Amino acid sequence: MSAEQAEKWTILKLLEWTTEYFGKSGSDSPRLDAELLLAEARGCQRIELYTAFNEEPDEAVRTAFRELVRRRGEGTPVSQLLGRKEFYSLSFRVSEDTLIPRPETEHLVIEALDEFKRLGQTNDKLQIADIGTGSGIIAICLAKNLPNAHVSAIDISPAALRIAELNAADHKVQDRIDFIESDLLAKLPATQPLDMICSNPPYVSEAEYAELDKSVRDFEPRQALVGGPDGTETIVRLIDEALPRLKPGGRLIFELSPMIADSVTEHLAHVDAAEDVRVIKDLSGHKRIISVARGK
Ligand SMILES: C[S@@+](CC[C@H](N)C(=O)[O-])C[C@H]1O[C@@H](n2cnc3c(N)ncnc32)[C@H](O)[C@@H]1O
Repeated sequence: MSAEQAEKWTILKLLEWTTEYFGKSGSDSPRLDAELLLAEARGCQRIELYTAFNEEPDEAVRTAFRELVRRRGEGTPVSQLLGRKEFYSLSFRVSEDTLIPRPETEHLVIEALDEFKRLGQTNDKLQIADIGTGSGIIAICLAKNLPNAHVSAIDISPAALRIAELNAADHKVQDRIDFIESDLLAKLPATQPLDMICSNPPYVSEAEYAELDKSVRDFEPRQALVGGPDGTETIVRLIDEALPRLKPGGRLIFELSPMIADSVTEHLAHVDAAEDVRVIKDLSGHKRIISVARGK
């Protein structure tokens, strides 16, 4: 290779250098991160980088990329740098005010949709609530997949609700979702009983939070993660508030940490209104979702 070629910061060279740098700074997916950020700086799809390996990006692209690489090197999650995250095959806006959607939460959406399939087609309007909606992923996926559903999307964070509203508009379901700022169900109007309540509540204990990776602790809202001293407090409150708001036979479906799944199941055994508790495992075989019916 000539000295002139060695000097050239082609796309391939930028990717190789950045991959090595991210690898050393602790990223789990250094090459993917490098490609996503370079595509963002270049304003193209990731796949388009592959046909442009020998191209030298102009100074504006290199400057934008350098800034993204610097922030990623400091630990900022790629999704926050891109302002977007894929969930259930849809693209959602995220910000520092929202949890970054996790793949495990897709199990919750699947379980909720399966439950309606088991109940059979109905033309009746379905009333659903999503408690702790964050970026709105659960509410929006349910509204998109259930055309006769109306969803109340609740969060205690007004900043998260603003992102959820933008996401609902992006996915054209804003007419069937109400956004409500509330501590759990406190401000949800008690007009009619609900068919289903879904929630991915905060469920990390104080001790676990202290041990979380810096990339989570420093960049995602504490309020979205910590569910009280032992992680179960918000869930216990959710169970108390949610079951009475359901139609008889209606279901509360929520995500939780496998670490507290047994204690929450044990708690449910003593809740009079709770019936037919189902525990759903994630792809790693961990207890991840609980579905519980309101007794008839
Ligand atoms: C684990 S995040 C889930 C966000 C989103 N549903 C998801 O699955 O990506 C929990 C959400 O609950 C909200 N939250 C925390 N405590 C709450 C409370 N007491 N009442 C309502 N929302 C709450 C947080 O602001 C956060 O958006």
